[in-house]
Amino acid sequence: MDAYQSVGIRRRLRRFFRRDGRALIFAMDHGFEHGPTDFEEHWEHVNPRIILRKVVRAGIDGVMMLPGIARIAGDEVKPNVGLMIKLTSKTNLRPKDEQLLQSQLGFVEDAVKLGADAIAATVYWGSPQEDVMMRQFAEIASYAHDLGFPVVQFAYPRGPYINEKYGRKEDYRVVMYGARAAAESGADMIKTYWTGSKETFAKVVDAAAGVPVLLSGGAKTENPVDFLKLVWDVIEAGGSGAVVGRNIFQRENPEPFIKALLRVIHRNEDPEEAAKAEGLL
Ligand SMILES: O=C(COP(=O)(O)O)[C@@H](O)[C@H](O)[C@H](O)COP(=O)(O)O
Repeated sequence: MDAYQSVGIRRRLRRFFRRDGRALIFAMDHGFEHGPTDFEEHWEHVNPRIILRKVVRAGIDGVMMLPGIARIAGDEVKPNVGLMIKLTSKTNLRPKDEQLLQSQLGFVEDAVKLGADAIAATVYWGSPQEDVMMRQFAEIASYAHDLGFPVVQFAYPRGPYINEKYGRKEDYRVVMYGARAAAESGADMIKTYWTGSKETFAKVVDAAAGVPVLLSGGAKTENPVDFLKLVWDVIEAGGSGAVVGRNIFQRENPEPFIKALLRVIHRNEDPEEAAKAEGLL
């Protein structure tokens, strides 16, 4: 028989992943991590209730946020949508050198009280502060797993040695290293960078050894089809979906865009066809 916790972890993961094992998750930690200027393109979306209402109505599978936003607007997240609470962050106001650390701003108990289905934390693999984030992750994961909660790692290679040796943090060799480190440190879901091609992203998926790997969205593409094509490539590479922020809330009308993304992720629809079906072309 399974331990109670294993049952809880599996059950909660199903709040994000459909039967196809894929998910589209809305990311909304930008007000803290990038600053409210991220919302200036469509300022009404700075109001978490307004944007959450839209993404939930469009059929999103899950949402990710910091504890305070869950407190302010978590009731917009209907019971059929997975709620992921992230317990680490940093502001962009810190001195540059100290931006290679994510600090803990909440505890597993807070996420549980807020009704989370999964708990997330970032590790900047390769940072001079990697040790601090590894410990943070280990403590969060150990406690969350004990209580039957899945743990998501934002596995982001980042640091001076990476730049020196590989030139860019999106080099597939470091992204797959981060994904592997996330899997080996006990993550149940991994969010990471796009490596630039299907072939290299497939290696990241392989390196994660069965732990689902989701794309971390990135900056908004002017042409929505370009982002749909990127997500198509992630799925073709064996990725399990995407965690998307700016490409959703920086669009004037996020709902048809989310619906098109869902078509690509869950119905394997060609990106242009999906865009046409939702009136984006
Ligand atoms: O991980 C984050 C920040 O990463 P960053 O330091 O900007 O590379 C989050 O703020 C977002 O959740 C993540 O970037 C996903 O949102 P988008 O990139 O799709 O906006």
